[in-house]
Amino acid sequence: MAHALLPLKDLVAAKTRLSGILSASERRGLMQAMAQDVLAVLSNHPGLSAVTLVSDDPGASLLAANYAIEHLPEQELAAEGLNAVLAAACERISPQAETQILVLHADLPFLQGHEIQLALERQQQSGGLVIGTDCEQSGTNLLLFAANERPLFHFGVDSCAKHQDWARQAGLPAQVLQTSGVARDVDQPRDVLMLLQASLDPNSALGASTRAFLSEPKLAARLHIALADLDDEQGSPQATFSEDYCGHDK
Ligand SMILES: Nc1nc2c(ncn2[C@@H]2O[C@H](COP(=O)(O)OP(=O)(O)OP(=O)(O)O)[C@@H](O)[C@H]2O)c(=O)[nH]1
Ligand SMILES: O=C(O)[C@H](O)COP(=O)(O)O
Repeated sequence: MAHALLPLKDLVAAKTRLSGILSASERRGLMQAMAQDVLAVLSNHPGLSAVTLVSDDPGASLLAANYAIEHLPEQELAAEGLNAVLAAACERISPQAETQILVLHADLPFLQGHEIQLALERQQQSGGLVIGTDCEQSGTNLLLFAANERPLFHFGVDSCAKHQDWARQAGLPAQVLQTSGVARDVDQPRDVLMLLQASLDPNSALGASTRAFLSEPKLAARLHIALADLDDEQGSPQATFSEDYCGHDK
């Protein structure tokens, strides 16, 4: 069984790269909706023995209570920055040596339970690190390892390569997985365009909370206008942002 850690930045500071198209309260609302979609998947997952929300956001304890998961306030960890916070959180949850630890980002509104299952199985089969990467294969949106083989976390720029390097140096195997929900994080305006397009498709895997957030008519109308230029620059949106534009779930 695995213990999942979901780090969540204070929502007033979240998604700064979207400040050109979303106000501060909209960024907060979007981040909260995405976190709810991720928690809906994690809190019901049979492969997870526990889920801990690691956050100092003022709403974090209520959010955790709503999904019947644990809340670990970041200020109790005396650590700064995502990598140090996660290392301290791993110490604090003190799992058994053989327990798997799953670190997952909260900005993954397309996440589905079978992607978590696939990662858990791969780690059980091969040991070492499982790295769930993004569409560019540069970042790490999911990281899975045995509690007694905790890596030095390298979240940040080029983290996929850095986590692979760490495993190589530690003499452990590393597998890179690119599944469609884990790969599609929401960082840039073009990712919001992808969300808007998915929200119009009733068959898309987009989570219910993010879908509801984007259905607010005034917000949707404004975003469509703000993103129209981007859409033109990207060429055919269907080709670039279709539901399965990256990731293989098998
Ligand atoms: N608890 C905690 N979570 C963090 C911290 N930094 C990032 N995160 C979380 O880690 C994941 C990836 O975050 P980033 O993409 O680095 O930051 P972001 O707020 O999503 O976006 P930007 O502000 O645009 O960089 C998200 O789930 C964040 O909420 C931190 O210092 N503490
Ligand atoms: O390690 C990484 O790639 C980053 O922490 C991922 O975060 P982002 O892609 O959401 O910025």
